[in-house]
Amino acid sequence: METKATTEPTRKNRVNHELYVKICGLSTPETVAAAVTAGANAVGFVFAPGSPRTVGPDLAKELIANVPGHIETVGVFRNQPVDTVLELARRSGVDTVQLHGDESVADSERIQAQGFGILRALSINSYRALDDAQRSRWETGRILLDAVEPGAGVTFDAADLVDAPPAGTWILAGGLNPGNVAHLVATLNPAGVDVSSGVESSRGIKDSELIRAFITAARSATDSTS
Ligand SMILES: O=C(O)c1ccccc1NCC(=O)[C@H](O)[C@H](O)COP(=O)(O)O
Repeated sequence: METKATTEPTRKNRVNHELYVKICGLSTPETVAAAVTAGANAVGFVFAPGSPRTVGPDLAKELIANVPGHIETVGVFRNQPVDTVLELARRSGVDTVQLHGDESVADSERIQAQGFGILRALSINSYRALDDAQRSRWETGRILLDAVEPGAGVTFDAADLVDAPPAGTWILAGGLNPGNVAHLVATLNPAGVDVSSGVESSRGIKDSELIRAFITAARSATDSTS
């Protein structure tokens, strides 16, 4: 499948459900406001260390204070101890923890038991390597299918997902941008989309215009009235 296509979906292949749109890696009040006013369903804050998007819990808490309650706030983690995840999640006040590393089902259950939602991010390669039991365990919750390197703005070949999509609620990520998201939503029919690099003017710097353009383009692939 050509994942970089820019073709607009026709009415016939529009998706007949409301698409969940998450804007990830936010770090300024202006870009959080842009995501909220443009109609994002979720906003994400990177707590994984070593990224140009990494924020501390105090900044995230300030940003979250201006996010309406109906919008999901998500903290992004990768291979951090569960105690650290819980501390950062509590201090920032996020609703949901997005796990990008080798965290186990038990880790995930421990976080959930403390009242946080879970978004299990899996690289497409990890997802394909799961055995049936592992796959059905993760598919009981929401999964986010991503490229091999998260937050790098790289697409992946998703051709096999057209005929064999994940069984549960799944969110597409990895190299999405305002030019390709409508086509990919219309082709793959995910429950949602997640973007970071594709709404940045340079690495780690979010752009409000691109955020608005992305949300408009993503929604153009959906038609909840048909
Ligand atoms: O954004 C990062 O730098 C990052 C670092 C460590 C773990 C996850 C990270 N980002 C996750 C995301 O931003 C998105 O969920 C997803 O990977 C899509 O990113 P992109 O391909 O840049 O749109």
